[in-house]
This record gives sequence, structure tokens and C-alpha cells, in this order.
Amino acid sequence: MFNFLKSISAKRPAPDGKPAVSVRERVSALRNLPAFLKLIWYTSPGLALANIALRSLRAGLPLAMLYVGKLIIDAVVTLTRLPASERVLTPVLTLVALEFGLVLLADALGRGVALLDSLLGDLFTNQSSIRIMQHAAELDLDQFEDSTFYDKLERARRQTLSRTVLMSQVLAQGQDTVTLVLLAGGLVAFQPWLLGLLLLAVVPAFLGESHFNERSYSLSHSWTPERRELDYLRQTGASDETAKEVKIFGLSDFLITRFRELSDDFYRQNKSLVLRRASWGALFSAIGAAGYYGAYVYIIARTVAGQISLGQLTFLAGSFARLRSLLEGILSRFSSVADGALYLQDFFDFFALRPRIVRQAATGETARSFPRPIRQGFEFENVGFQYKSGTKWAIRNLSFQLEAGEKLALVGENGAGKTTLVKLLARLYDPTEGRILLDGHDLREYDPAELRQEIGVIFQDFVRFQLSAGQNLAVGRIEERQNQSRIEIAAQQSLADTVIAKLPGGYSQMIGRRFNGGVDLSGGEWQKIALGRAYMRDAQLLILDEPTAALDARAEHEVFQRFAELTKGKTAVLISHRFSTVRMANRILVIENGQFVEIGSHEELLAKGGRYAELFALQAAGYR
Ligand SMILES: Nc1ncnc2c1ncn2[C@@H]1O[C@H](COP(=O)(O)OP(=O)(O)OP(=O)(O)O)[C@@H](O)[C@H]1O
Repeated sequence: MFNFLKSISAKRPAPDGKPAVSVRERVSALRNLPAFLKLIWYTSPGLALANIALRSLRAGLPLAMLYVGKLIIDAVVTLTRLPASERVLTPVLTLVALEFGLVLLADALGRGVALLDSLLGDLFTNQSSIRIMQHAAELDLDQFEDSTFYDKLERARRQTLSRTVLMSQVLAQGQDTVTLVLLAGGLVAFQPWLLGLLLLAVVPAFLGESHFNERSYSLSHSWTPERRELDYLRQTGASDETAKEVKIFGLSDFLITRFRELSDDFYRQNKSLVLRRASWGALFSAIGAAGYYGAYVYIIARTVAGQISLGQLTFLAGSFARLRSLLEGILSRFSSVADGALYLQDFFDFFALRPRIVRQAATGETARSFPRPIRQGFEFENVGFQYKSGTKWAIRNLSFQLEAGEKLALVGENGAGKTTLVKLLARLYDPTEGRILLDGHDLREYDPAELRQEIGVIFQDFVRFQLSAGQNLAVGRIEERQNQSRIEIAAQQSLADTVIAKLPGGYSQMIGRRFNGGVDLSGGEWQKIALGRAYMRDAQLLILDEPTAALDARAEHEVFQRFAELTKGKTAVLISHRFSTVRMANRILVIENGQFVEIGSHEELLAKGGRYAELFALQAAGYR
């Protein structure tokens, strides 16, 4: 027992060997509560106020009911001592009616509180989810690629629901504390040391609860990555997106085995914790009961000795029993509130993350607005970039110019760094070394939001939004989603119009298989729609990162013919492995292992007989 109590305050490793959370950390996490309560208040001040008002009223009722109960017993005892002819029941019946009224009121208030909790909780959950989405949208791409960040996001997301439980718990804690103070007042007036006995009876249970809650939090916290893996396995094992390959490659056993390994492991660790919790819980509960019966015997002895009335006996015994359960409730709830507050830490940590890709004005400069039109173009000055999770440079020592109005093609083998270069241009990342200039100024001096408005990028792994065909085009410029003629023009320009003409619902046809009535498209058809997004924009720089790989040869040829016409005067970057497309560009930049190899027009590079000429000859040989 002593060892067990000592272990409560000691910081012990969680079952998986990772450090557990100490009581001090949990108590200090309570400092998150004021900010949390503020959030709840702002969710709906009206509902929050009504909740507090009903709970305050409800808090006084137990004492009132116990007191009326005492008055009833005392009145009955007095009546039984009177001669039969003088016994008038009316005062007793009035008291009973009063108690009945109080019971009804308590019930109504309890229901009102539950209703307000649930309404406030729903609003809070919805608003938290919205805040999470809003904040996630502000963060940088590399933050999403960081698994620690992902765990934080996951915990913040997972906990939005349990936050409503925490809210009810914090409010109930306030309500029960008021009831407790009122009842304790009565007990202290009668015999102060009974309060000490009460504390002795419940403190072990509280310590036990704290200990096991701490273990449970640690277990759950340390399992976040595995739980993400479990979710991933569950999704991969049974989803429309993966069903095809899972079947073809017979992957289900592999996935199920891994799922079973992980879930069994968690089950085992959790089971041992729950078992220990249940056995210690039984012991502490027995100690609590012993305390109660000790006090009961004492009160009975005082009643038998004629020192207190029968009414007082019921009042005190009732108060003691009620106080014990209240105190136990408050103390054990304190543990879960502290746990909730720890989870809140994750929630607030997530919101404390700040994007690093913001406008960095040179000292003393005001905001530099994006040039319209771009005059000189972009210049890469000795640019190097390393992914956070990568060990090697994805791009290194890269210097070249992308002139205003030119069409530049990027050529290089898989993993050469083409997509990375494009992401740097769109400032999804900042260079690790060197800089990118736009019209002679560092790209970082422009507002990233304005920059992205002026750049249209269609990536090779574009998103297949589970939306209507029209909306899938409109995502290129979402403010124009109601502008049907603009959507239709973009569709004609990207050849998506022929795809949409075949859809039963036309532009309003839901595409993708996830939702009812959705129609799936072929890879090339999806690409035509995604390409249309580029034409929805009035961007000055257009980047197409292999969005035509799935198009048949004729469609690709046509797309690029149109692309050249439609982007006349605009700057464009094309990435393609097909040299028939690449040769349409004004200049071609060849990169290898993230480094500059050569740049020039198709003819110049062929004449030079370098890497480009070699790759071109290789592809041409394949067609002979
Ligand atoms: N998010 C990432 N995290 C870590 N490394 C990455 C990431 N994305 C790309 N890389 C690495 O950076 C290098 C360049 O990748 P990039 O996607 O730019 O190549 P690419 O030329 O576009 O290739 P492909 O022709 O196959 O599309 C590769 O070695 C790749 O493994």
C-alpha cells in the first residue's frame, strides 16, 4: 500500500517505457481551464449563462431537501407523542408537499442542465472543428509532413468531442462544490471532526483515481502514433480507394495481421490497467463505506443518548452519506478534469503553432505588392532545398532565370527535383539556402496569399474532389463557383467539356465514388477536369506538373496546342516526361539530382549534344 501511494506522486514510465505524466504536470495543466471556459463562453454567452443559473439553483436543493426531511421526521415524532385527539396532520402534509415540490424542481433543473449541456456541447464541438480546419489551413505544407505535428493535429481533432464532456465536468464540479460547502456547513455546525472522518474516508479513493487516470492518459498519449496506424489500417483494409489493389495483391491478411498485432497489444496493456483499477477501486470503496458507518454509529449513539433529535439523525446521516458521494465525485472528477486539461494542452498546442511561410518584409519596408504585370520574371539564385524528413538535398546550387512571358519546360529523371522546384516557386516551402527573386525582390517579401493568387499550379497528384463536375473545375477559383459561363469556358479550354457532356448530370453530376449517385472517371478524364482549374484562374504564372501523363497522345497534343494559345503573354512552367510536349516550350531546363545541367531551346540543346539530346534520342528510339 505504501509503495502504491508513493508511486502516485513519482514519475513512472508508461507501460510502453515512455515517461508517464506526473501529478504536478496534471495539476499545472489546470491552468488551461480559464482559456477553455472562455472558449465555451464565446461559443454562446446566452446558453452558458442559463447553464450557470440553473446549476446554481440546483446546487442548493440537496440541503433544502435534507432539511425539509428533518422537519418532517421531527414533526411526525412530535405528533406521535401527542394524544390521538390532538394529532393534526396538516403541518406534516404541508412539509411533505414542500419536499415533493423540491423533488420535482430538482428533476426539472437537472433535465434543463442536461439539455443546455448538450446544446452548448454541440455548438462547441462544431466551432472547435471549424477552428481546427481554419487553423490547419494557415499552416505550412512541411508542418503537415511532420509526424509530431500530425499527432498533435490528430489529438486535437480526436478530442473535440471529449471536450464537451470536459465542459460538463467542469460545470458540474462548480455546482457540486457549492452543494458540498452548503452541506459541510451543516455538518460542521453539529460536529466538526465528522468532516475530518469524511476526508479520511474519501482521500484514498481520490489518490487511487488520480493514479489510474494518469496511467490511462499516459497509455493513450503514448499510443497516438499506433492509433493513427490503426486508423490507417482500418481505412486501407476497407475503403473504395484501396479495394482494387487490396484484392489484386491479396493484401487483406497482411493488413489484418498488423491490425491484430497492434490492437491486441493495446488491449493487453489496457486490460492490465483496468483490472488493477477495478481491484484497487473495490478496496477504496470499502474504506469509504467504513468511514460512513463509523460516523453513522456515532450519530446513532448521540441520538440514543437523547442529545439530538430523530430528525437531526436523519439529516446528519443523510448529509454525511451525501457529502461522501459528493466529495468522492468531486475528487475523482478532479482527476478526469485534470486529464481533460492535459488533453486541452494538445488542443492549445496545436493552435499555438504558427506558419513560418509569411511575408518577411525587409526592415523598414512596407508590404510589397505583387507586380502586375510581372516585368523581369523569376530568378533562382544558388537555391538549395532539403526536406525536413530528407537526408539529402532535393535541390542544390540551382541558378537560372524564368523570364516574364516565357514557357519553360523542366526535364529530369524521377526524383530529379522538378516538383520541388515548383513548390518553391509557389512558396509552399522556402529555400534552405539561396533565394528566389521576383522582379529583383526576394519572393519572401511578397504576401504569400497574393502570390498564390497569381500562380496557378496543377500538380501531378491533383485532388479528385468528391464534388460535382462543375465544382471540381471551380476549385481553381472557388469564388467563381456560381459563374457557370466561366466554368464552361474553362472546361472547353481544357477539353473537359467532352467528358462532362457524357455525364448524365452534366456539370452538376457528382463525380467520384464516395457519395451516392457519384460517377467515377478514367484517369485521363479526371486530368482534363483538373486542368480546367488552371483556366479558371487569371494567374500570371501557370505551372503544369505532369497533369497530362494520363492523357492519350492526341489529347495531350491538343491540350498543349491550346495551352500555348491560351497562355500567350503569360509565364508558364511545364513538367512532362514526353519530349513531344517539352519541345513546345521556349526553353528547357534540364536538372539532375537537384542540380542544374543545361538550359536552352529544343534546337539549341539538341545541337549541343548534351544530356537533353541523349534523353531525347533515347525516347525517340523507343518510338522507332
Ligand atoms: N515531402 C517530401 N519529403 C521528403 N523528401 C521528399 C519529399 N518530396 C520529395 N522528396 C524527395 O526529394 C527529391 C526530389 O523530388 P521531386 O518530387 O521534386 O522529384 P521530381 O523530379 O518531381 O520527380 P518525378 O519525375 O518522379 O515526379 C526526391 O529524392 C524525393 O524523394
